[in-house]
Amino acid sequence: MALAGKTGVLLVNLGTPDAPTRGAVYRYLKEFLLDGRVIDINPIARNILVRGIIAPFRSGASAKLYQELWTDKGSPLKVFGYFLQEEVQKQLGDDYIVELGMRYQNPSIKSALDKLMAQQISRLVVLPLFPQYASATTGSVHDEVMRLLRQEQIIPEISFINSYHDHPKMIAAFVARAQEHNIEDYDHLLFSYHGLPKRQLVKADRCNHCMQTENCCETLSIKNQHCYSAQCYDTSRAIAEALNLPKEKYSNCFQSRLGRDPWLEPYTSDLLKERYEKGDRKILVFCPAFVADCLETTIEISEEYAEEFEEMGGEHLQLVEGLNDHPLWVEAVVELIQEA
Ligand SMILES: C=CC1=C(C)c2cc3[nH]c(cc4nc(cc5[nH]c(cc1n2)c(C)c5CCC(=O)O)C(CCC(=O)O)=C4C)c(C)c3C=C
Ligand SMILES: [Fe+2]
Ligand SMILES: [Fe+2]
Repeated sequence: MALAGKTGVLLVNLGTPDAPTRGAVYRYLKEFLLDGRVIDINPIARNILVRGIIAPFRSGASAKLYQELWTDKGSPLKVFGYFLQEEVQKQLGDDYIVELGMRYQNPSIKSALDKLMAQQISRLVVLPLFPQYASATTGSVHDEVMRLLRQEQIIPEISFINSYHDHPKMIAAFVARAQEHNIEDYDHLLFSYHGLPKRQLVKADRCNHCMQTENCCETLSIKNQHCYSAQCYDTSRAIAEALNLPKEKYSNCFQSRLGRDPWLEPYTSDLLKERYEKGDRKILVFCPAFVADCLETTIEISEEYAEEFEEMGGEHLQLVEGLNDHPLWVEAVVELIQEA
């Protein structure tokens, strides 16, 4: 008789500080930015930069922003992570055990894996909560899971979900969020993705394809199938098609640059200026690299860029709510796990 054990599901998001305090933000930034897949320079320089400059100098200002972001239940990234875990568990039923881990800080991937391994799972499905693949995010999650499992005697069958930038149910969830707004009221729509250093795109490219010509990372093909930028453009294309948006009604851009190296362009702030100069006064912004609202959407887009746009003379910049607790998003995650 074939024995069928349970399937463990590990949902992993980036992570957030344990508290909106300077000390907790310092610990978060230090762990996050010391990851060699995030700041991919030589380890000595990375240590000096992170421990000596970025973490100490950024943590005070960042803690203030986290205080604004914090809810009664904690950091939204974690609150929506637990919500997702609970809902997906309900829908998958008893054959599955669903846990949440954060790549940095808590609940740690180790604590989640320990719980799954203690229940003698037969299979493990790892789902990083990043629709588009990047070495700094998805790659780092897989790296950490493999590092931890290497220490186990029994390694279960593993499925690593790598990207799902065009998953139909997820696209439907983004579309449903957009439809909470009257799109006709807006002059232009922006798809603002988290940026990446251009260097990381080139480094991940095995086909000598990325950053070769001006627009090569805007179209997805079999050659650049893992290119973060091409996957972002493809997510926008899928959402725009579903919303029947003409090409001139929307643009793609990248936010949250860190440091002086060139990051993916156009930068969100530059594009906002450009759109203002073209006469747009009402702008709707999607952030489809984030499945849950967080510092980068609620504060950076909805407050900082909205203020910048209004100071230029713009009328209104509206953020489209993240997938957060949308039922179609829960369905998308359930489907992704079942497909794995
Ligand atoms: C969505 C995918 C993300 C990619 C790709 C990514 C790359 C990346 N990020 C940094 C530096 C920072 N990111 C910060 C916050 C942050 N980043 C993501 C997601 C991606 N990052 C999320 C979801 C968040 C918000 C977390 C939250 O608690 O709400 C921050 C901290 C913010 C601050 O202190 O101001 C930094 C720093 C790099 C260097 C990078 C790629 C190389
Ligand atoms: Fe980030
Ligand atoms: Fe590319």
